[in-house]
Amino acid sequence: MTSILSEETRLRDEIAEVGKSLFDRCFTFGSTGNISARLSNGELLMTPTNASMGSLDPARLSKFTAEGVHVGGDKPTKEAFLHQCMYCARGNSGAVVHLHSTHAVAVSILEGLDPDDVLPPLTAYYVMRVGRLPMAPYFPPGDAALAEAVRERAEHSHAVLLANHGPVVAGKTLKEAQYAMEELEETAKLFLMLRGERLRPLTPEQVDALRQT
Ligand SMILES: O=C(O)[C@@H](O)C(=O)COP(=O)(O)O
Ligand SMILES: [Zn+2]
Repeated sequence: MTSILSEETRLRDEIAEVGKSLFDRCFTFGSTGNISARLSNGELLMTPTNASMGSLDPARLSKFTAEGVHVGGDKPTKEAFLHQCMYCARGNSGAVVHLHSTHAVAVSILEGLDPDDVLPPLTAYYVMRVGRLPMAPYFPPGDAALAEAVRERAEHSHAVLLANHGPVVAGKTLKEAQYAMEELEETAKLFLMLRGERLRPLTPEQVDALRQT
C-alpha cells in the first residue's frame, strides 16, 4: 500500500514536470495535448480536459481504476478513451503522451505520404526511438472512432500520427514516451526542412541492424 502511494505521488509529480517541460519548450500550446501514466496496479492517471500542460496540478489529475472507471480528480481529457486504447494495444506501456507539436501537425496535413509510415528513416536515433509512424485517418478529437483507429495501428507501432491533428506516443515509462515524442517532432521538422532536396535516408539494411540492437 505504502509503495503504491509513493509510486502514485511520484508519477503525479512526474506528469506535471514533463508537461511543464514540453510546454515551456513549445512542444504544445494553450490547453492542447494530454498525458497519462499507468501505476503498477493498473490504475491510470490522466491530465484533465482543458488543462494547460504548463501548469498542471499533480493533486487534480484525473484517476481511473484498472477497469477504466473515473474515480478521482478533475474531469478527464476528452481523449481518455484514446489513452486507454493505447494501453490496450501496447500491454507493456507505462505512459502515453499526445501533443500538438507544430512540425508533426504540419506533416499530418500533407497529402501523398505513405499512411503506413509517414516519415523516412532519416537518422539512427529516430529509428531507435520512434521506428515506424503510421497515420490514423481524421476523426474529431475525443471521437471513439479516433481511439479505435489508433488502437489498430498501435498494435504494430508505439507512435501514431492523427491526421490533421498531431502525434500520440506510448512508452514503457513517461520519460521514454517523452523522448520518443521529442525525437518524432524534431524528425518531422527535419523532414519539412529537407522537402525538395535529394535525400539519402538510411537503407533497409541499416534500419534492420538498428532494430536488432
Ligand atoms: O485536440 C484536442 O482537442 C485534444 O486531443 C487535445 O489535445 C486536448 O483535449 P483535452 O485533453 O480534453 O483538453
Ligand atoms: Zn489533440
